[in-house]
Parts: sequence; structure tokens; C-alpha cells
Amino acid sequence: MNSTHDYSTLTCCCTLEWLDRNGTVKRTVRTKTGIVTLVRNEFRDLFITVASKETNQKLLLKGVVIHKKFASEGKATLKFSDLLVNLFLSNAPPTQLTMFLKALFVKMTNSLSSPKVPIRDKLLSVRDQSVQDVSPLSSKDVQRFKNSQSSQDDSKKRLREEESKGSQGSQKKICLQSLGKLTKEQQEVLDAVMSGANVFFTGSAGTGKSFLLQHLINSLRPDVTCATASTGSAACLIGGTTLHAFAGIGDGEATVERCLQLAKRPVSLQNWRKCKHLIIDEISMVESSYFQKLERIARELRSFEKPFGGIQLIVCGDFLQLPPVSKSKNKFCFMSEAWQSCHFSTFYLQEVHRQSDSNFVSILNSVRLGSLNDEMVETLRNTETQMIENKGVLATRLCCHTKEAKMINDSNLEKLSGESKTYEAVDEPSSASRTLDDCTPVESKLTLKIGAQVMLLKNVSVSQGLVNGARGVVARFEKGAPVVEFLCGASYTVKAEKWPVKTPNGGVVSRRQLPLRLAWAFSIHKSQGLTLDCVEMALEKTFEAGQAYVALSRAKSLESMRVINFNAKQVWADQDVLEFYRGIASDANRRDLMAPRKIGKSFAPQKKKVTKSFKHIPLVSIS
Ligand SMILES: Nc1ncnc2c1ncn2[C@@H]1O[C@H](COP(=O)(O)OP(=O)(O)OP(=O)(O)O)[C@@H](O)[C@H]1O
Ligand SMILES: [Mg+2]
Repeated sequence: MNSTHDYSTLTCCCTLEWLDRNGTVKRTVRTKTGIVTLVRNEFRDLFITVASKETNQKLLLKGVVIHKKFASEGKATLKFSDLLVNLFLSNAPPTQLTMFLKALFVKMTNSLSSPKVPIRDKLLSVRDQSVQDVSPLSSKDVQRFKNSQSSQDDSKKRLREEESKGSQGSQKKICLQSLGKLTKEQQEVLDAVMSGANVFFTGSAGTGKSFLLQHLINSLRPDVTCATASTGSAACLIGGTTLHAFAGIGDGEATVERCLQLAKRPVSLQNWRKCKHLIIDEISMVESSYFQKLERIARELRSFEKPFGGIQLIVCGDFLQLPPVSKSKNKFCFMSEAWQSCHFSTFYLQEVHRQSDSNFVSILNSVRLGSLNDEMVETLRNTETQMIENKGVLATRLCCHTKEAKMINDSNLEKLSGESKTYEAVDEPSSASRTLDDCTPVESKLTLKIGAQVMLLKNVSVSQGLVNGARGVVARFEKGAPVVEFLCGASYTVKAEKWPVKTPNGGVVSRRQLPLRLAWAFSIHKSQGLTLDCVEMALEKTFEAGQAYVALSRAKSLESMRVINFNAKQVWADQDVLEFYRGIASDANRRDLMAPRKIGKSFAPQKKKVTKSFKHIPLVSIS
């Protein structure tokens, strides 16, 4: 994708089918890398060309039906009913495909309202039959398209007539609103990724790291892009799988030789060989020795001596959030040789999107660095007596241990009188249940009663506030389905939703379940990556650096949370991580906003290597 947003060309897998009048396929041509381009001739007729080693076709865009239902998976079909040709596009970067289809649809619609050159003039023309690329989609094009869509003018009717031979789907308006827009700093990361560099981007909680990852995933070819995260819940948020499931070396505790044997099993071997872009979210929880082993395995299995066997690494996370589960002194993956060998282009996102109150953002940034002043401590303490409950929705308790959270949910559900209803997930295939337990946020069995505190786990209607993380309470059951009253004011009869999960070997397994989870309590570890509506926490039992920061930064505002028995000692940052971030800052020869600290320890970031790849000022606080 280039920065001028010229979406008139697409590279993807193309299958062309020529049909006879009865719809029987006469000939098929398939190409793995076809260049599909939107062009026009001197009479302004639109065509699609498909160019590859195997074929070179030019198809007139007339009587075309567009099936775009699976565009988000990189697939679409164009049916040229006048020419009796079908063009199947697959394995396209989803964002590019969506934008290509939009450009196609807008240009087609606009061309219908343009004056036509009479056929006689065309036949008599002495000009050659050359074509040229269409101009990139301009705001003028889009405005003209929107006008023609809203006013029921002739062009729209004619387009409908042209498309009426096709299915209902083709008549749907193509929505011109794309996914949420990237900010400038996020766009810079996307550009670096598209240039092929290994990229590490970091930033405090809520700076849109996972949001940006979703854009990156949609911009890369699906068949060679492996989207992973260090934990199942983080993987769910980006629609990927766990890094462990991808790598196929278990917990990585075995020797390199044994890990290699494990990774050579057919499924893992195939993953490693076909992967060109490896994405890892919540990198802070990936253990150094595990990362080191992955690098070695990738090189061996791909028989290529470049770091990670030439795979492009795109990693993100915040090392000042949860650390890896490890007792090792050098537990963070940035301490490994493998990390150094990747020569990451490093970016530091600074704009916080989760919270809008600048005072709260600056308190969170100080919590992140483990250095709160008295005023900040006081502000957090003052939240203890706040009433944040509303409309029957109680605050979600964030617990330091998973067991504690489970106990709170079970006992509160038990206490409710009234009939309980249990919803069993439908897993396809049923043998994938364990993977689906790990990689979807929904449980295989969900028990609810009237009065149960719940959280929504899907974006059902963003405009109504029915988004992932929205808090509510079960008000009643209607025809067996729970009706939930949400804090945002909406009442919603919850329907089962589907969670497709890509397996590392390219297949898809799925779970259908109600998008709800009991929400009296969550563990802090399970809440990582989430944005929560109404939270309460007691942080006395925190046992990891960054744990209190993760808990506090889930809240959207100071007014929507309550901290019980807060004490500045509950907040601390890992010194190695602070040093790592400080190292990046000084390497970049930029202003470092952290107070200098003297740390006597063996690890020192390899400054020269980081300097080379450094791209952004690593500010560690926000003014
Ligand atoms: N460019 C953007 N435009 C609109 N909303 C955004 C943008 N970037 C992020 N957001 C929103 O901000 C919120 C936080 O984003 P996200 O969860 O990606 O942050 P994060 O950096 O991954 O946080 P964490 O470190 O806690 O995992 C989300 O609701 C997300 O949709
Ligand atoms: Mg995230």
C-alpha cells in the first residue's frame, strides 16, 4: 500500500473461469500472483486486467456483479455476466482488497453517469486500443459517488439494473467508511512494516498498539502472515493464535535439539516454512530464552542464515506491563542475542486513545515508571469511596490471582436466586475445543441467572456503545436468550456469535457462543489488552512489576474506577526495562524524560545496533 492511496492495483491469487451459456465451466486459469489493475481506454470504458506469467486478460467492466462478503478474509468474486467470465480473487491483503473494490465500485458508478461515446464513433475510431491506469480515487470521485448513492438518480438505477442479474449481496452499498483511521504516528509504523523492515513498536497502555496491529494484519497477504500473541486473550483481540501454538515447541523448556524435533512435525514445519511476516502482540510476556530458541529454529527449518530465517518480525507491546513468567535474571526478550540480531526499527507511540483525561494519563504514566508523587497517590486513594455503580451494574473486581477471580464469580452467581440457564458453545470441529478455549474469549459453558454481572465480548453496535468490554447485567430471559441492560443505556437481547480462529496450518476452526463473560471479577493477567467500563481493584497482592499499571490502565477514566487501600508501594517498574527504554532514548540522542538512575547490573542494551534502527523519540511520559 503506498501513501498516495492508489488502490487501482492489487496483487493476489486469481482464478479465471470461462463459462458457456448454461453456466458450465469451459476453461480455468489459476495464478498465484496475478496483478489485477483497474484501467480505462480512450473512450473512458473501464476494464480490469489480470496479468501474470500464466495469463494476460482484459475484461470489460459491464454487467459485473461483485461479491465482497469475504473481503475481510482477502477473498472476493467478480462475475462478468456479459462476458460469461468469473474472476475469483483470494489471498489478497484484506485492506487493499476492500479499498480496490471500493475504487472499482465508485469508478463504475461514476462512469455510468458520464456521457457515453456512441458505438459508431468507437468503431470508426482510428486510435489504437491501448488502455491506461485509472486515476487514484480522489475526494471528488467519492463525493460524486455519495451524491449519486443518496439521490435516487438514473445512474444508480442503471447500475442496479446492470447488477440485478446477480445476487442480493451485490446490490448492497459499499460502505466508504474504512476501519478506524490511523494517526500519523501509527501510519509511520505501517509504512515501515510495508517496507519490509523488522519492526518493534511500543508505547504506554491504550496508545493503540493492538488497534494498529489489526491494520497491519489487514495490510499483509493472509497466506504468509502469522498473527500471534504471547497469551490467548491477547491473541483473541487481534484474531490470531498464541505464539506457542504457532511455534510448535511446547513451552520451549526442552533443549534446542528437542525443540527442533518438535518443530519438524508436519504442521509446525509448514508454519515456519511458509511464514513471511511473523506478528507478535504482548511481546513483553515472551521469555528471552524462548525467543532465542524461536530464532534458531526458524533459521534451521528455513535453511537460511538470516535472523529468523529471513522472516519479517513485527512485534509490539509494552515492557513496562506484565513480564514473562520466569525466574531468570535475563528474562526479557530484548536481552537476547536474537533480539539484537533483528535490528528492529523501533517506534514509540505516544498518543493515548483509551483515556482522554490528561491528568489521569499523566498519573498512569507515572505508575508505569513506578514513580508517583504524593498528589497522585492522593488522587488514586480518593477513588476508594467513589460510587461507580449505575443501572444495577456493579464494578468488576480486578484480582491479582486467577483463582480468586473465579471464586468471586462462582460464589456471586450461586448467591443469586432464580433459575440458571447454561449455554454450551458449538465448536467446529469439536476436537478443536482446547485451542478454542485458549484463543477465544468465550467459555465452552456459560451459566447465567437474572442479575448476573456480565461483560460483552464483541463489538455488536459501536454507535450504541455495545462494544467489547461494555458492562451490563442480565435483566431477563426472552425465548431462552438473555436480555442485558448495559451501562451505556442500551438493552440488548444477546445472540450467539461466531469466533473463527486461524490454525497455524492455515485452516479455520470456530466457536459459536453468547458473547458474554461473567464480570464480577477478572484476573489482571486476563484483563491485559482490554478496555473496561467500571472497575474496582485492591492491589495489595501484586507480585509483578507492571501488574498495578496494567490494572489501573484498563479504566477509561478516574471516575469509572475505585482503588481500595492504595499504597505507593504497590507500584513498581522493572529496572532492566527502564534501562532498556532509557538506552533507546539516549541512543537516539534525544531528550529523555526519565530521571537518570544509577543501576549497577550486567545488562546493557547494545547501543550501536539500536541507534541504527531507531526512528522515534521514546518519550516515556506525556505532558
Ligand atoms: N487511531 C485510532 N483511532 C481511534 N481509536 C483508536 C485508535 N487507536 C486506538 N484506538 C482505540 O483506543 C483503545 C486502546 O487501543 P489498544 O487496545 O489498541 O491499545 P494498546 O496500546 O494495545 O493498549 P494495551 O497496551 O493496554 O494493550 C481501543 O479502544 C482502540 O480502538
Ligand atoms: Mg494491546
